[in-house]
Amino acid sequence: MTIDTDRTTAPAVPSRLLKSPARTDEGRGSSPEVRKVVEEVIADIRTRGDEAVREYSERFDKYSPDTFLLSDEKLQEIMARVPQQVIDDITFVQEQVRVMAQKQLESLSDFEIETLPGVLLGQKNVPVEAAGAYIPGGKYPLLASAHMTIITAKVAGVERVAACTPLIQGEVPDATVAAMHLAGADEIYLLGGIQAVAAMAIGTETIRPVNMLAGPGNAFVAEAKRQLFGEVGIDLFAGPTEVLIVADEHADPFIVAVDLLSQTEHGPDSPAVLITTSEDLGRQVIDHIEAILPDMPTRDFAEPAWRDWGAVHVVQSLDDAYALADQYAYEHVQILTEEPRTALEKMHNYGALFLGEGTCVSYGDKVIGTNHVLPTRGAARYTGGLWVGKYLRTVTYQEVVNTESSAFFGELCGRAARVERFEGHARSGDVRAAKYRRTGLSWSGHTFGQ
Ligand SMILES: NC(=O)c1ccc[n+]([C@@H]2O[C@H](COP(=O)([O-])OP(=O)(O)OC[C@H]3O[C@@H](n4cnc5c(N)ncnc54)[C@H](O)[C@@H]3O)[C@@H](O)[C@H]2O)c1
Ligand SMILES: [Zn+2]
Repeated sequence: MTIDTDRTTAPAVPSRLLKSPARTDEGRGSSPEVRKVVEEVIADIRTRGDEAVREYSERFDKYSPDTFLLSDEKLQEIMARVPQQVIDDITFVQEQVRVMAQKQLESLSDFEIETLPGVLLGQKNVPVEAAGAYIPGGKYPLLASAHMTIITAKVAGVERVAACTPLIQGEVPDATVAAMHLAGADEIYLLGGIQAVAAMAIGTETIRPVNMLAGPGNAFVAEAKRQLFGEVGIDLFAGPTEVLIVADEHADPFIVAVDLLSQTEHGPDSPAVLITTSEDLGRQVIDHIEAILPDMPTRDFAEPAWRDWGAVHVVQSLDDAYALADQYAYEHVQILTEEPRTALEKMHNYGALFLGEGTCVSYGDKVIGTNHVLPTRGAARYTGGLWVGKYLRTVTYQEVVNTESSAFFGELCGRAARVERFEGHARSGDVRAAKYRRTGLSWSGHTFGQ
């Protein structure tokens, strides 16, 4: 991971690295190898439909049933297998996500204004009709992604939500399916990776296409969405998880270490970065990480992630820490300082902020109610995370009910269009000015306005 300053006007921030990442070859966006595989799979699914989907599911996930769609009967069997406590917890968390999404919906308003007499300009937010939700599942049953993608779509008013998740090591992920069902998915497919994303976007003989895709995933899933963008809408580039912690000397180094490692377990490509004003804290955090890693049950992912991509920077001031964090533009940014809310003013590039020791990225990931589908690989420079607005199309309309106002715009439009040499456009203005002012304009054998 390089600290890429070429896309920002911010000056380079001086820092000393107490721990450098072992690898520095990963730039922004997807790697060429991932891009190539995704291109080939999408092209094949485009021509061969279900047959290709089944072949890729067999190749990548060892699963090729007659149909990937879960029947009502299968769904009920799965629901019956999920322990009541899990169902209760899912229900509680989904309510938190729903409350947040509903508040977001309320923050958007349709409006109509009258700019001149009888000139009405309006805006409406219209939900997309069909959305595809991708719920990751290659390594872990990420059921929380079902809450984030499906509930948010339903609150936005999306009528049809098709949702895909892969098997995990050949097993049906019962709790994930329960979360998808309880969130209100209309169709649930046991299908993952590029083949799931492509099937939902392009459509096959058995899967109707959707209008937009949402949800996080590994590098293949994120790249598949990126390549299909244009043909369908996508929420954002939400690839492998990243965490960055800004800490001062007041932070508890053990908690900093635990929180950094919490995100490295997502996968070997999940970077964790600490930026601190305290060299002493930085050293203690590194020592704690070395002590925790050997017993970590998810060490196989966490250890390479930390060795390859982990970094610890020491900076002179918190202002420098915030500036450097802004250059990283990471998905999750945790602030463990004496006055964490300062970051709300100082920082601009992040997917979500986690302020103070009382909360952590894991709360956001799993339980608290903010959406966990967040921008990665620098996408935080241009977008926030998934929210109700991503499922809505903000459209406009206009009406002019006053003929004098229409005549006024007709003349203005005639002049404006002719400056651009658009004679046809100008005439649409001319005919209204002529008709409403009865000026008797004529061309091509027609006389207007008398
Ligand atoms: N940015 C966010 O908001 C966010 C949130 C949660 C999770 N995540 C990320 O989601 C990801 C989940 O990844 P995952 O792998 O566990 O599940 P996943 O469901 O995203 O991917 C699993 C699928 O990848 C496909 N696949 C695996 N190896 C392949 C290969 N070599 N070629 C082609 N296809 C291949 C398989 O079909 C498999 O079904 C993690 O990277 C995690 O960090 C991101
Ligand atoms: Zn996480």
